[in-house]
Amino acid sequence: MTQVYRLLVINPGSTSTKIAIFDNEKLVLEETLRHSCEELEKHTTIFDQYEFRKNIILEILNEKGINITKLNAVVGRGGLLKPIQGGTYRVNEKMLDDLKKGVLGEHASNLGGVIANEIASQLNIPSFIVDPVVVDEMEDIARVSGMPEIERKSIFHALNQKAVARRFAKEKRKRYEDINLIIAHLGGGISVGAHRKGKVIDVNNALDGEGPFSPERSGGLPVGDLMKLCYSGKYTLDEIKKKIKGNGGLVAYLGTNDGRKVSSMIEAGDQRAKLVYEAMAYQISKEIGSLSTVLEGEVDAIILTGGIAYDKEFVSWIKERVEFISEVIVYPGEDELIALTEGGLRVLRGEEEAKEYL
Ligand SMILES: Nc1ncnc2c1ncn2[C@@H]1O[C@H](COP(=O)(O)OP(=O)(O)OP(=O)(O)O)[C@@H](O)[C@H]1O
Ligand SMILES: CCCC(=O)O
Repeated sequence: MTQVYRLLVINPGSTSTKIAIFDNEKLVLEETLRHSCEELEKHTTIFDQYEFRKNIILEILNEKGINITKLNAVVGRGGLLKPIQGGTYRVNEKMLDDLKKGVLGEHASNLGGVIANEIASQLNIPSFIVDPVVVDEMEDIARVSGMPEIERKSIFHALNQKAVARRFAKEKRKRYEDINLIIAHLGGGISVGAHRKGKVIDVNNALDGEGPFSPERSGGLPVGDLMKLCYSGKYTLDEIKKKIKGNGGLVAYLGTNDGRKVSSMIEAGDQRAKLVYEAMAYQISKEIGSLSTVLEGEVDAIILTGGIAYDKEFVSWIKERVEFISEVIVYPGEDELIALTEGGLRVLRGEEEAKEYL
């Protein structure tokens, strides 16, 4: 008889915590726990939210009649750790320490490993993280920025990009390790990665002013003008940071981070909204085009994923510009909960060894 593993998976986002219970690949329960600004503002740092988020996860599981003593493992979305290879990592002391300290900064996903560990350790079961945002498989040539003091970094939607890459490979009956893909995750942040034979050899740092602008982020900017703005005396460091991440992109131009609202504005005849939204598609297409040179033109498919990939018109703007490079596949939304589950299952089933964070 096939062994059934029951997993709790936890994906903390900036305004919500998504959780699910899986019996092997079968979804048993999925909940999105939304957190109001008032609830979150009570905590000084993102890390301080950990007790609050853990408690509401346990409360909802209890309410839904889930007996957590039957769990075999807990898997959390990993955070801003030191750069690491893709895969499933056992949560260890070093990782917890780095997540708590925020070695590479604060991000809601820093809470994934910490909460997973807290719940799992009480039950004497293992806890893991899978493909955190710091997965770094970049080639050395991609790290060179043009200024020796600054090295390009790999920070992106690794979990979803890797998940849709594996999904595509499976559908085509190929191995992820045998194909080349360009994947654009179109969410609140936007990352576009070149996947060569199972490794993301180049990708824009989606958290820190690289690549296309996005619903909430400015993306790459003309450096000279940015410098002048920084030294203009008009803004504090925190204000500039917020203009780049949080209040950049669609928020800055159109006052909303919601692609659906922008579509409605366009339908109502708003020409500025049309220009800005099309410009976002244009910048994404340029990024895809530039990565096609990284893969020397050998691109098995271009995949568009994330929330904005639900928008058919937006997708058609990108398709028109990049279809000459390769077939364009659209997987709207994200496969993150199942991706966390599959990462945990590969280890529990002995198909992959859990990596150690050092
Ligand atoms: N049907 C739709 N049409 C247009 N935009 C949409 C649609 N559905 C979702 N979106 C947009 O997708 C974006 C959010 O995408 P997603 O849910 O992938 O991001 P997130 O999880 O909040 O952030 P990230 O993916 O960067 O971690 C928002 O701008 C949202 O308005
Ligand atoms: C950089 C990946 C995650 C995010 O957009 O916050």
